[in-house]
Amino acid sequence: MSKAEWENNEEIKIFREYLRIPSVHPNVDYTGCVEFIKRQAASLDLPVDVEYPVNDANPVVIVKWLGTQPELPSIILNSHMDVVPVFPEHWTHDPFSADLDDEGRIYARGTQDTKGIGTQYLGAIRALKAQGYQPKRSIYVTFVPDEELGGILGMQGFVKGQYFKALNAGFCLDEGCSNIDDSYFIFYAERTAWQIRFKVSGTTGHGSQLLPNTAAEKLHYVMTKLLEYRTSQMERIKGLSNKFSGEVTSVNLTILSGGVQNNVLPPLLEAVFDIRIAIDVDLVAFEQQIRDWCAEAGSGIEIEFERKDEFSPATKLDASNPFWTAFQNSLNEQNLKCTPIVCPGCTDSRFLRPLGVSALGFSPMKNMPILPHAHDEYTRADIYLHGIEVYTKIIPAIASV
Ligand SMILES: CSCC[C@H](NC=O)C(=O)O
Ligand SMILES: [Zn+2]
Ligand SMILES: [Zn+2]
Repeated sequence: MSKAEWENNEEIKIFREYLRIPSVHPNVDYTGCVEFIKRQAASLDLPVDVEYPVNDANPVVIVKWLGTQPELPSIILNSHMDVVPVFPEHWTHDPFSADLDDEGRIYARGTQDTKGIGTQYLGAIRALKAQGYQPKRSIYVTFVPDEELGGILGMQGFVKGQYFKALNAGFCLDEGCSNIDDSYFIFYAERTAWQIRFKVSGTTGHGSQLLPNTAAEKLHYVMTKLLEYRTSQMERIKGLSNKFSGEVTSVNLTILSGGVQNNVLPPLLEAVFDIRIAIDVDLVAFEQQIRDWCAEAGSGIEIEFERKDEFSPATKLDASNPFWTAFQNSLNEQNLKCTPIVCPGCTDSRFLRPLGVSALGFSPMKNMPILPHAHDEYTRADIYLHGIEVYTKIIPAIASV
C-alpha cells in the first residue's frame, strides 16, 4: 500500500484518532478516550458501559458483544487507555500527532503500549460482524485506566466489583509486546513487582569527621548486597536463549535521595529499588533475605514497600487449557509463530490470573523494535492492519471454545 492508501484506510484513521487523544500521565483526563470508544461502539452497533470502580477520574469502558450462549464463561479483550509521559525534545515527530511517514510508520505514544490492540480488537469485530459472525461466548472489550501506574485505580479495583463478577470471565487477551524477530511474544505469566524504599538513619555531624554508624555506610552495605544479587541474575541471563523474558529477578536502583548540605553528615538517606521477582522464587524467603541484609548493616534501617504485589500464577500452556489450544491452533493455521515468555514488566493480567481467568498477553507485532515507553514509539501501518486480520481469526477461535 502507498502512504495515501494508508492515510485513507478507515482502520488506520480510527487508530490515529485514538492516538491523538493525549491520555498521558500524570493526571490523565480520560474524557476523550471514553467519548471516542463510545463512538466506536455505536459504529459497531454494540452496547457500551462505563464503570468507575475506584473513583470518578478513572473510568473503565466495556464494549459488549453478547454471545449465543451467554451462560458460558466470557472472553475479555483488554487494553489500557493511559500512556506514559514523553520527552518531546527527543522525538522526531510530535508524540500525539500520529504522523504517518512514507514507509508507513505511525509515530505516537501508545502505538505499541497499548492503544493499538484496543482499536485492533474493534477492527476485528467490525470485520466479523460484516461476515455475519455471532460469537458463542460473550465478548467484552475492556478499556481500563491507570495500568501504567500499577492498575490500582483501574483493573485492580474493577476485578473486585460486582460488575466484573457478573461478566463471568473465563479467558482474557491483554497487552503483549513487539518482538524483533519473526515470532510473536506471548506473555503467559509475569513476575512479582516489589518497589521498596530503604530509609536509612545514621550518625550526623561535621563532614570532616570519620564518625561510626553513618547512614552512608549502612546504605552502602544494603545496596551492595542488592546489586551483587543483580549481578548474579545478569550472569544467569547469559545462559538463557531469550534474554528479554522475565526468567530471572530484576533489581534496579531507581531513586536515591537525602542530605541537607555538602559538609553535614546526613541523618537520613533513602534509596528505592524496583524489583521484579522471578516466578520460581520463594517470596517469603526473598523478603527475609532482604531484612537479614538490613539487620547485618546495622540499626536504623526502615523498609517501606511502595508496591508489594502478590504472586500471580501462570496461565497453563497445555491441553488442559482449551483457550490456549484454540489460540495456538489459530496461529498455526495462519502460519504464524509464537514464543511464550514470562512478561518482563507488569500488566493488568496479574489481577486476572489469581481469579482463575486464563490470561495471555499478545500484541500482534513482530519484526519490529521493542519500543514501549521509548522515544519515537511507533508501529507500522501494514503490521497494524495485519494484526486486525490475526485477531479476526483468533477471536472466533477462542469465542467458540
Ligand atoms: C509495577 S506496576 C506498573 C506497571 C508497568 N507496566 C508497564 O509498563 C510496569 O512498570 O511494569
Ligand atoms: Zn502497557
Ligand atoms: Zn507500559
